[in-house]
Amino acid sequence: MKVGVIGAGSWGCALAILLQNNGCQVSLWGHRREQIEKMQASGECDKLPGVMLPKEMSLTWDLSSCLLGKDLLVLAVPSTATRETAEKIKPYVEKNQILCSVSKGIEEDSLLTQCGILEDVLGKDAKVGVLSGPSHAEEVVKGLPTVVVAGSRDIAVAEFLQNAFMNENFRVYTSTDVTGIEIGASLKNVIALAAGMSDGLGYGDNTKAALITRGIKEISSLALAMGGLPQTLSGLAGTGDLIVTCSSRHSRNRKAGMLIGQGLRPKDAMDQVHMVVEGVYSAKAALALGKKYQVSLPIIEQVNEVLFHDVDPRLAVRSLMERDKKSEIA
Ligand SMILES: NC(=O)c1ccc[n+]([C@@H]2O[C@H](COP(=O)([O-])OP(=O)(O)OC[C@H]3O[C@@H](n4cnc5c(N)ncnc54)[C@H](O)[C@@H]3O)[C@@H](O)[C@H]2O)c1
Ligand SMILES: O=P(O)(O)OC[C@H](O)CO
Repeated sequence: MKVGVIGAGSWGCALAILLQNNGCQVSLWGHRREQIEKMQASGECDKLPGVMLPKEMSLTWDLSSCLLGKDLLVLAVPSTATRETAEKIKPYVEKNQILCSVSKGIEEDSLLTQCGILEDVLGKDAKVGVLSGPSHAEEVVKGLPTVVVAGSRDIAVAEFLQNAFMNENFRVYTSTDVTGIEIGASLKNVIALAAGMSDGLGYGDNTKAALITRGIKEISSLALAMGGLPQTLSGLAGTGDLIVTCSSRHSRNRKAGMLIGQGLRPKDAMDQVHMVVEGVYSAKAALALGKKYQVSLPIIEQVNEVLFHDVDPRLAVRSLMERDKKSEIA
């Protein structure tokens, strides 16, 4: 199988290595020539220091060579770059090519998920799927057992992705619930910012457990209102990814949240993380989706207050704790 991986960050590199080692012939594209030239010289992923790229894998900054003649295209750019990247690849996308989004985010203006953006740009007939779940690149490149879900409205596309990605260390389930997968994938990053803030404020494991529990309630409420399935939100792309992102030392969202909880301004926290912090870019869109579907998202609301209205994280927690009394099962 010939695969083009578009985006040479930590996730693009990790999946390119995985697919190459699965026996695919992989071409990895990065958008900055100097980044690719540095990786060609060093042989390693610049976002995953020490992780060596298979010599058989081709590295390029020339988009057409990464796209033409491929059976599968993997979109692994930051969510804020998905639309521009989809516009760039549009002239090259071939009729039966399968496109897999592995990015996590909601577009602020359109409120579209990643697959929604791809279909918006490439047309509803595009064979689009998504791969998501509890999957930190740092652990995937070490071959640590990881389990994810491949989704597409066309189950044949989901099964194609399952066959391409699955190996003895990387187990892939299939699903047709793209909405549930992508809402879970995007909103877990916003809740993880709150979890990180809790860590930065010095709060405890009880607090973290409460944020994860009430966080999946918020994510599920919105996803189900949008047509997602409960099984998806209690599954890998929902609860699974939320747990790993809220608790892992690898999480950029948790790390940025922690720095904010320790007093850094959001922009400074993001600069210090040196990698994409997707929760910041999806927070406003998540809130807008909550309003559109009339779903209450109190934690996400407070994350927006801290990120964009200079509310002290400690006051944000206080606001959540002092909300009106409610029943958990109402
Ligand atoms: N890293 C992980 O563990 C992981 C796991 C699952 C999903 N993801 C998702 O993968 C997506 C990619 O993130 P990442 O973790 O690889 O990011 P990263 O921070 O590791 O690297 C970002 C990469 O994007 C590139 N980039 C920046 N602007 C760009 C643009 N306009 N066009 C093309 N490329 C651009 C940068 O050069 C860099 O190589 C995100 O949506 C993320 O949520 C990441
Ligand atoms: O590092 P994060 O917070 O972007 O999370 C990476 C992956 O989405 C974990 O599944």
